[in-house]
Amino acid sequence: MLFAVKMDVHLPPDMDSDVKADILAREKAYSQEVQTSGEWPHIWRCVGQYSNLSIFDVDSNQRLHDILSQLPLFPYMHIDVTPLATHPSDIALLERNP
Ligand SMILES: O=C(O)C[C@H]1C=CC(=O)O1
Repeated sequence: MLFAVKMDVHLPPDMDSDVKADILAREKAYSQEVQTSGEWPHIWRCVGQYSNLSIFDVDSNQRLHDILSQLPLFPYMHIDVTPLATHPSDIALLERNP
């Protein structure tokens, strides 16, 4: 199951710099672990925003929720999830099913 996920990060401006550095390091390590597993095949920075647009390829809604809720930045994010379906005009679909 494919999902587009937009994550907007809102860290408190007065967050302690060591706490912030620790959360960001853990976030990077965890996100790269999930990316390596194949369940998070794309992550893009949204230009001009502290946000990313990601694609997840997971087995269930519950699995996506588990991944997202374990992100160290989860308490500081607004997350928008869009389930994806194939588009009938997608030429890649034609190539896969001529
Ligand atoms: O910087 C971000 O977009 C937030 C977050 C998502 C993955 C990651 O490594 O950081």
